[in-house]
Amino acid sequence: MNNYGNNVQFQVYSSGRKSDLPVSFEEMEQLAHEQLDESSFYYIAGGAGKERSMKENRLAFDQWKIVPRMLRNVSERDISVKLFGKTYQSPILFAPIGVQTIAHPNGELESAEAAAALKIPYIASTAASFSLEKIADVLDDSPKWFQLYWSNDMDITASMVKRAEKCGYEAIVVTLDTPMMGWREKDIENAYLPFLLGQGIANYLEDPVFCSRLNVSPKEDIESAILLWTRLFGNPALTWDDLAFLRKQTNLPILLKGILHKEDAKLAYESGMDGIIVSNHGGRQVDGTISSLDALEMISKELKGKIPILFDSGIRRGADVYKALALGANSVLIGRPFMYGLALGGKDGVMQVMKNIIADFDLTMALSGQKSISELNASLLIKESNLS
Ligand SMILES: Cc1cc2nc3c(=O)[nH]c(=O)nc-3n(C[C@H](O)[C@H](O)[C@H](O)COP(=O)(O)O)c2cc1C
Ligand SMILES: CCCCCCC(=O)C(=O)O
Repeated sequence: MNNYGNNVQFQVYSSGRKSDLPVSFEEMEQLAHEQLDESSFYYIAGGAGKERSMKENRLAFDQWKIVPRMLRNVSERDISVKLFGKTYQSPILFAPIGVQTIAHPNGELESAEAAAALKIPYIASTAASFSLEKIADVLDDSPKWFQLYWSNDMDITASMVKRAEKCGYEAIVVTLDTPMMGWREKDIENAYLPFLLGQGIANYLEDPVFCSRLNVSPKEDIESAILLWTRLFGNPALTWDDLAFLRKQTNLPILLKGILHKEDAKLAYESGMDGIIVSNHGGRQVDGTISSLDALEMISKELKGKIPILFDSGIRRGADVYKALALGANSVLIGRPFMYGLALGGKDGVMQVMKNIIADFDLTMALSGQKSISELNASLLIKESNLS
């Protein structure tokens, strides 16, 4: 319990200072639009094609209504979760987001500082603007996972996993939905891909195997390094059989990110994977996919209780976290909201966004009559189409 009793709201109001940043996601996005240059803003905010999947992600949340319960003594609540033997204070993690210097000059170094200050698990991206070693330094002993983009050069893939293990990352998240970039119309119009300008490839430039493939060092010839990166980055030839290769590289838990089909969720489990992340990549890859939340509902019926199911794509507020957990997620990842916090306020902006989502979630639990995450289930929600 905090100084102000059981009402987390009071703690938020009591800072005694008017917040510099809006609390609402929509207002933050609007402000980020005004502040960032057009290309950077749209790289973050945009989705694939007509952005149907991106919009569906939000519509799916709106279709589910919370049905609160009363008189259930919610004075003490436990929102901690256990994942892979470790206990985390809330079911909220940082989504892996690459090339964060497009939002703030210090990019991941700021967001990782925020994560360390709050002890929220941070998933560092292969496409980060800083190397996984530098980010690990900032995170220090705070929980950290590494997100892997699986290069078509298996030695580079193995090298990245070893490097992540060596500097203390505790899980490997393999993103499966981006062996190549989706059709992002705004970025095409803006002729903007930060990687081609040398941003977001630090993990390659500092990789000994990648550098061994170059005739001269990236410092001497960055253009050749970027060109090599474009050839090695993705691996569309991967199949389920290749997971055995990854398993041989590490004893860390492996999670597959980008699962939408229940048969793939089953295959992940049967392939000995430790967890999955149900995600449509924030609607950035395939235009017109199922929403991530609809996929979660189907997948959790198949997999709940077997391996952890994490979720992202569309989480904006505490009520969204509540709904995703009720539909079977063990934890959720926050993406664009923290990027807007980063753009507008660096480390402090990221901290504000994450703290607000956690407080809002705790409050939603209390006001819906739930005191522990283990109590959440689909009977606490009703779908709009079932309301008569
Ligand atoms: C600017 C940006 C960069 C991203 N980079 C990565 C990445 O490097 N690796 C990855 O697995 N996902 C990446 N994602 C996807 C996120 O991890 C997450 O799936 C997505 O942001 C969830 O959607 P939401 O932000 O709308 O909630 C990126 C997303 C954005 C917006
Ligand atoms: C060439 C593809 C790089 C994509 C890395 C960043 C990302 O995942 C995104 O959604 O953007």
